[in-house]
Amino acid sequence: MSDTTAFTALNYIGGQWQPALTGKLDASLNPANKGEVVGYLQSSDQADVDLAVQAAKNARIVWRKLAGSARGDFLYKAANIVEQHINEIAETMTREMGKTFAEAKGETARGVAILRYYAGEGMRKVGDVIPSTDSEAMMFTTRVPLGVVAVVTPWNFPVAIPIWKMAPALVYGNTVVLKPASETALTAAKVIQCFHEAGFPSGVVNMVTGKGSIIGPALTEHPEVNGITFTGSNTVGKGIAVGAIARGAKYQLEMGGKNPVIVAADADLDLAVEATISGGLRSTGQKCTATSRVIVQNEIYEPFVTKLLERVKQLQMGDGMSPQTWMGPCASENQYNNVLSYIRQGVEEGAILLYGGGKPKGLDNGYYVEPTIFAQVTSKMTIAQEEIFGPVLALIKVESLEEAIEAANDVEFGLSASIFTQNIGHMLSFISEMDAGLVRINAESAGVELQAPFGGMKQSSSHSREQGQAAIEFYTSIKTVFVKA
Ligand SMILES: NC(=O)C1=CN([C@@H]2O[C@H](COP(=O)(O)OP(=O)(O)OC[C@H]3O[C@@H](n4cnc5c(N)ncnc54)[C@H](O)[C@@H]3O)[C@@H](O)[C@H]2O)C=CC1
Ligand SMILES: O=C(O)CCC(=O)C(=O)O
Repeated sequence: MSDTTAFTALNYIGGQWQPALTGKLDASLNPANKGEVVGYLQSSDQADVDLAVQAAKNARIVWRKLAGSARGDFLYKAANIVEQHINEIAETMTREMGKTFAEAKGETARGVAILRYYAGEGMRKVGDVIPSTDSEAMMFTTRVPLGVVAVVTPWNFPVAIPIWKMAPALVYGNTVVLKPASETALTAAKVIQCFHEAGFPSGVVNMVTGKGSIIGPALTEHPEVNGITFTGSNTVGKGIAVGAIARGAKYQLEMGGKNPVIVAADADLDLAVEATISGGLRSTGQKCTATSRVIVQNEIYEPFVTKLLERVKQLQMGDGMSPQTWMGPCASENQYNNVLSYIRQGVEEGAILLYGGGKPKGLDNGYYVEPTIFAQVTSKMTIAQEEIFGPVLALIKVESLEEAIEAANDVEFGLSASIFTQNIGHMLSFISEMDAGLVRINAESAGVELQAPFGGMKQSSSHSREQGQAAIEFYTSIKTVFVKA
């Protein structure tokens, strides 16, 4: 790896970088600078996917026979190499999907930490001894890998998500085929190059790029793929689940969120404002854990909104590569059009546009949307129900904490939620009554720690958990062993 000037990423199959059999390429574009091609990716089809799955299948026996610690050593090596290339990977990410360079660098560092965490997992226990009713026998559990795992990832965390799926898959003995989002395929290729340099045996790690509608199903419905891990939209996720059930493959889905922050009457308002801004608008609101509904108790509604408006006016928008920029553009033209269409719908349905809602002046060259705040939002409105995935906050005024929790739960999603309060009783009610996989007290709704389980309730996930030691549940099967001499 050398620099981030336009380059062509190849597919990575069986330890070799190779062009797609189709001979076709797609362009990866810079959302901060319309028309700038960051580079090209392979526009693959079924035949390329077949090659990658076959390579992963061929590699799986040798890989699973290695000691967990030996597999972990490859992850340690990959971690060190990613760390050496942190600036280059982060810059590619910023140029492909727009998040600020500081955030991109933070995310890449998180990828390094995840690799190291799972490298250590190779040395940890994988089973239990269970007393048998036969006094002469020994009974215990062990775990075995699934085999070939398809890793289908989105563009919003182009380093952290592929790594938090691939690292546990690999350390527990699976081989992988990564299909990254096309928007960020070049960033993914930079990460895979680090795995290549770490010397993984050929076929253990593979990557194929191309249109989700073509190679997505080719991969997830492939008969030789034993497990599928996916992060992205609910529509695609549910389609994957249907296909996986039909052929008996294991699957894991992380999908949308419509995450609330409750600002209780006794909240520290400065803290709550900072967390709303950071949780809702960092990464241009393009996180599944982003705050999108701000549920505020009547008593402090006016002072909270005044402080929020003061703070939002200070946010500097621009190209994520500029050190002054706090918020970059939407990741793509599609995403930009989606966000603007939700803003129009908010206005049409009667919400009051308090701030933003349009394109910022002087930034016509990228897919920028102003940070946007709606007031007088009710739970029935589309902007209070659907995942916008943009810099849009919906303010909902409530009379009591009970009403706040009821409003917070009044959506089909249940990924993350936070509350700002000093009252221990309120905290405990929130912890027990909030239907979300991640509940955070006096902290923003986004922010996932790699060593803890992560996943959602309701429509936000397949009810499975990723990250931390919870990952072992998806990437392995339990085998119960009964031994009698
Ligand atoms: N939960 C999350 O973190 C994310 C949520 N989203 C939500 O989804 C919306 C649309 O974003 P997209 O990038 O279009 O998400 P998407 O769900 O279409 O894409 C996610 C991944 O799935 C792949 N894919 C697409 N169609 C597929 C298929 N039929 N079979 C298998 N894989 C397929 C894509 O190529 C990409 O790698 C966003 O506005 C946001 O609301 C998007 C990205 C991440
Ligand atoms: O908040 C985070 O750090 C993780 C968010 C995430 O998993 C996502 O947006 O897909």
